[in-house]
Amino acid sequence: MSQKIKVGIVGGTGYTGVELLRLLALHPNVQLHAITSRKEEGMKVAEMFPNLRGKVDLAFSTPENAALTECDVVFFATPHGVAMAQAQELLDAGVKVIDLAADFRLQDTAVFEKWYKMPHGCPDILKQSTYGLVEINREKIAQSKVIGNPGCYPTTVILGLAPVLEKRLVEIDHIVADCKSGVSGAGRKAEVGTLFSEASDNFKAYGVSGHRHHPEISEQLSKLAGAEVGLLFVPHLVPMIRGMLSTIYVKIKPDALATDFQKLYEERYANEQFIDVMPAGSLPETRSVRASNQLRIALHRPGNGDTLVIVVVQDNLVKGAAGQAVQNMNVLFGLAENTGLNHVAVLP
Ligand SMILES: NC(=O)C1=CN([C@@H]2O[C@H](COP(=O)(O)OP(=O)(O)OC[C@H]3O[C@@H](n4cnc5c(N)ncnc54)[C@H](OP(=O)(O)O)[C@@H]3O)[C@@H](O)[C@H]2O)C=CC1
Ligand SMILES: CC(=O)N[C@@H](CCC(=O)OP(=O)(O)O)C(=O)O
Repeated sequence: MSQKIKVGIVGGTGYTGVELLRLLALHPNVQLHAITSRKEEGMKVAEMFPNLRGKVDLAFSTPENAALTECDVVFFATPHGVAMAQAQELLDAGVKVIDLAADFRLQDTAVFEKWYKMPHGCPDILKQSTYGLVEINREKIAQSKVIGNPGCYPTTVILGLAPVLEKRLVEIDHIVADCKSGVSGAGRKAEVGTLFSEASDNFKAYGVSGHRHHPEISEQLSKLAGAEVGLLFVPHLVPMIRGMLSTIYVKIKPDALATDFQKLYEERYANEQFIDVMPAGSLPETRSVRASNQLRIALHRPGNGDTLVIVVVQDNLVKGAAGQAVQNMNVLFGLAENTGLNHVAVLP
């Protein structure tokens, strides 16, 4: 592609917005055209985020003044409900939309309205949108104009289970997903729960009786399994900034006990450059993916019994949000999927 893709970002001051800027500033096929913040209008991006000094020369505009309709694609790194209010105008102007929030993730508007406590503003656009998990929906994404970028927890659980669900090798009535996220998952807005003195040196479960990612994960797992799954999903907040680790427990069907699961996962993901199936028995660590678009999976079968334990790690802000969104953009515009996404994780 010789001409650069003109990119707009709505919500450039949040954690996923600044992560999009970090990735897109060095993307060889991208020209950053517009970036919004209502509170920081007029402020130079690089004054606010010194890591972008010398790399991004834009200033924040309000969404109304940001020339978003001149873009080829607009990313929404905003709270739920913002993209759905602006999508039609952008589509009318021929602009593609990638929403990092949940406006275009759940196919059933009644389920959306129950969990997000707002009416869905554009059910017709939702019908034409695609759930942006490239490793599952690559061909459909390439033909789409609106992408619902997956939630962070759902990315780990769906990719962790896809190979066994597609092949119908496990019982689906009681899948357990025990998931842990760093504090950046809660966003940059000021909240008591994410204060240093509240979140550091502490570890807690939350959303045990219901979390809005539950219906998203269930919907996608049920599609893969071809039947309704029973899912127990418990998220936890761990005292680190970035990173997510999900441990998933499934019971192997009696007639599938002889399956070589390691081989199955290696074959399913052989051509997926962002998914690393680690050697059997490995213990993935969040730092092995920090600041990269990589997701690592390791399989365990304690006592060689009938439980398959799947451990998945990702950086919640990269493969769990901004990196996945750039991967979707690359597919939408026919670019090599790893363009601008070849970062190696940061150790220690
Ligand atoms: N953090 C994470 O790990 C993940 C986050 N997500 C999702 O991505 C989205 C962004 O998350 P995150 O970056 O953490 O959020 P933040 O709360 O950190 O940032 C929100 C951004 O949106 C802007 N904004 C807020 N309200 C509006 C509005 N009504 N119209 C236009 N802009 C608005 C804010 O700027 P201003 O108010 O100045 O306009 C700010 O730049 C959320 O929907 C989140 O659920 C998805 C996966 C992972
Ligand atoms: C640690 C933490 O608080 N994580 C967030 C989830 C991450 C996220 O932003 O997901 P959505 O895009 O679906 O909102 C939470 O549990 O609400």
